[in-house]
Amino acid sequence: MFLSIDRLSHTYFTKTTAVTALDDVSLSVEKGEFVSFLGPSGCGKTTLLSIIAGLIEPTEGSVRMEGRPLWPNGTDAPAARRAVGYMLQQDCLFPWKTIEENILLGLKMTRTLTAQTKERALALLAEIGLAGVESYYPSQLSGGMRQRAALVRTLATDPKLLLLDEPFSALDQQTKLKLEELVWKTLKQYEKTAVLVTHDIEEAIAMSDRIFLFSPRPGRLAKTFVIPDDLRGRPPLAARQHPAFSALFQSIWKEMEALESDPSTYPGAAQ
Ligand SMILES: Nc1ncnc2c1ncn2[C@@H]1O[C@H](COP(=O)(O)OP(=O)(O)OP(=O)(O)O)[C@@H](O)[C@H]1O
Repeated sequence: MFLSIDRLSHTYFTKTTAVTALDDVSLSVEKGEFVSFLGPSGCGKTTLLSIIAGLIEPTEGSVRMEGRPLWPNGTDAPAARRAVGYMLQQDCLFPWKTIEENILLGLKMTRTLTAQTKERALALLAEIGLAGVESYYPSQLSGGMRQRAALVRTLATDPKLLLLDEPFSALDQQTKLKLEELVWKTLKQYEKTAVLVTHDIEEAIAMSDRIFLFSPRPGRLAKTFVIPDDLRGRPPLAARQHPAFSALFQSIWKEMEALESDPSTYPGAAQ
């Protein structure tokens, strides 16, 4: 198993409140798989992603990648975390740095910047249609171009696992569809394992091999949908046009409606 999450819970404590964001979540992801965490706002998707990224320490449970613990914290954890790349809704490019400087930043920070890794990053930039913008500043690019540059920066360090936190949600519809297509094809080409956080059912179906559906807060794993072969073998735009797409959309929609009206209906609900 590539990524395994076992009995993970997380509660945010403030001076006056305790908010349980995740409750007893267990799931696993195979190498090369693309999975989505789908669920309503506040169900703990970002919390779970941040835990996998090593940014938040869970209250309980463990996360392992290729058998090495990301949590609980241990001597192996920092090395394992360096193999995780994170892409967010905002491109998070530094405005005062050029695109080239931005995409090489991760390599510099991990001390892996060599002539070879630089060449690879610049080749990737060209592959995704951004050749010629190396000396531009982020403000000189469109939102979609900036997200593409952010993708190159994330992939430049050759992470084993990519965490994508709603990276398409700030884009207009046409740019979003194009970028979904590009990300899907690039990740397949490089055989990357990826976890996408989204509350967009269509996006989850179009991009994923499996969808983990979470209940409203506290986030619990309510149901896992395996995307049929007819859809998962196709790039997102082609998948969206396949007849099986709308049937799957309907069944996920119904499940989400049922969960929102009565979260206790999911199989693993606390008694
Ligand atoms: N730093 C924090 N302190 C206290 N509560 C928090 C903190 N971060 C998140 N929460 C709460 O934890 C719950 C889960 O938040 P989280 O951002 O993980 O959900 P989400 O599913 O990603 O939501 P969205 O889709 O809106 O981004 C929410 O109720 C949120 O208010």
